[in-house]
Amino acid sequence: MKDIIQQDTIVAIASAVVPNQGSIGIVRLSGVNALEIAQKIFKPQGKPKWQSHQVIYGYVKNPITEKVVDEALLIYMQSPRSFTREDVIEFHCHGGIIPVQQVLELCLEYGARLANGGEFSLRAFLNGRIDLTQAESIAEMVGAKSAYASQVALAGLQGKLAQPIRDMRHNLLDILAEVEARIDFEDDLPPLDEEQIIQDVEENLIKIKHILATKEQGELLRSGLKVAIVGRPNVGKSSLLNAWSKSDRAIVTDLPGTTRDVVESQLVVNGIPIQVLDTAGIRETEDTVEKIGVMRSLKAVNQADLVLFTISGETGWMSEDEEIYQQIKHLNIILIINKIDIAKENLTYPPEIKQIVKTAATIQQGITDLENAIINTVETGITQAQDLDIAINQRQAAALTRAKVALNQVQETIDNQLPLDFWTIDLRSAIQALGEITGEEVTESVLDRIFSRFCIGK
Ligand SMILES: Nc1nc2c(c(=O)[nH]1)N(C=O)[C@@H](CNc1ccc(C(=O)N[C@@H](CCC(=O)O)C(=O)O)cc1)CN2
Ligand SMILES: Nc1nc2c(ncn2[C@@H]2O[C@H](COP(=O)(O)OP(=O)(O)OP(=O)(O)O)[C@@H](O)[C@H]2O)c(=O)[nH]1
Ligand SMILES: [K+]
Ligand SMILES: [Mg+2]
Repeated sequence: MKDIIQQDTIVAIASAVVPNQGSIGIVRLSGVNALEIAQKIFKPQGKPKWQSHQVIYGYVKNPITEKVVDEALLIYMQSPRSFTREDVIEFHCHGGIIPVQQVLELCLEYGARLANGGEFSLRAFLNGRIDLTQAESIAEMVGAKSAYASQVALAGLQGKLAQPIRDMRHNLLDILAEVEARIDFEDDLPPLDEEQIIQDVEENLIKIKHILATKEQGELLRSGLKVAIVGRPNVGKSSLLNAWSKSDRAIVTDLPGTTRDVVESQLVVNGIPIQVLDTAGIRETEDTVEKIGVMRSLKAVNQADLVLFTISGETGWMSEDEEIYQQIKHLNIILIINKIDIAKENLTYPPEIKQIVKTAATIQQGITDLENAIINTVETGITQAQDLDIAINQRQAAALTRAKVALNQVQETIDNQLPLDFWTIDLRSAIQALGEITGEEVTESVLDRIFSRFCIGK
């Protein structure tokens, strides 16, 4: 697969496409005709030599109508010194939507094809510049919702996951070669060093388990947590959202039933992206709009990873709180006792609730306690993996698990003194599984699945 030379020259807008934002927009061409296309539609000022890695100033111009589309800077990166290892041209245009779209259209008119999502990265992979884990890290970096997630993606891009996987795979390939040699030419060779093999397999298993332990952290960093604030009207749910997000995102009044729709805010706590949902106070109501709001609250609750069940310290636990609690107690809950500044004495609540945080939202009190409580509920998976700066994704975890199972099988095969042919079968499946992670062994359909999730232009 790696030998196939890509025939098409692809083009895409590489920068974000948002009106009124971004002062520079980039259109990127990659492929054998990139330079030829660029020379047709770009008129440099003066007579530059179109040297690789030099910036050329000029105008993008329709060669037939002579209509100037944009004033731009052009960079030519000659193969193989480019991201894709193909000839690459970048047009650095004025930002906004229109200039980049017009440059893109000109490129299409003069022989380029619109790139599929992830196709630049796919080419970088096929041309051996990056491996699959690095390609996945690029997509992750683009989608990172926190500085920590971005840092982990950067580690992946630098090969911090690929390297140990490759090392293990090569070690297993060496062992496989030793075993196969004994099958083919048993008489001419010294006996197999079984002790060494047993030790190597054990060490690889330990490494694999260590890397597998980063999966939970990976999921947290990538998708983050969805947290819903729920409770009866007027306990201070919206005030809590505002205090926590340091904004006045949600409307707060002293009227019960103020919040009608789900109000969302994005936060980052300890590097974990958190989507906070403030919901309508739950109660029986005849008001049509409020009724729909209550239905939405219940839906949000059921989709949340964590529920902040909020009650008022002023009134203490009421029968209305009890009713809501009965509906949500099977979920992952932190009890928020708000209005602690005007709380009555002797607050009671169901003793089975273990996580309690006291807040006074209107005076920003208790927010740090709230964040600590949230981190506590998700910490288990993280602590184990903290010495690693990588975090594997689901695909990588599935392949690693297959490698682990295969190596366990190798151990059993050795223990039971089964013939060498059996050793090779399990060794091969471990090698195959590790090769799928880096892409040394991968099918086209797996590649399709990985790269199709990328955005256009990557
Ligand atoms: N303008 C621009 N900025 C960008 C990118 C880009 O493609 N264009 N990148 C795109 O992701 C990232 C930088 N990553 C890059 C990685 C490798 C190469 C590259 O040309 N590598 C060649 C050799 C480089 C040299 O010798 O100078 C190689 O590894 O063969 C370029 C960009 C982020 N910023
Ligand atoms: N003293 C005190 N008052 C608070 C506190 N939190 C909220 N309040 C007040 O309680 C009232 C209701 O606050 P909201 O934040 O609108 O309550 P809510 O739970 O979102 O109400 P609904 O959207 O109607 O369900 C407002 O008058 C707030 O100023 C607090 O910690 N202490
Ligand atoms: K209210
Ligand atoms: Mg509210």
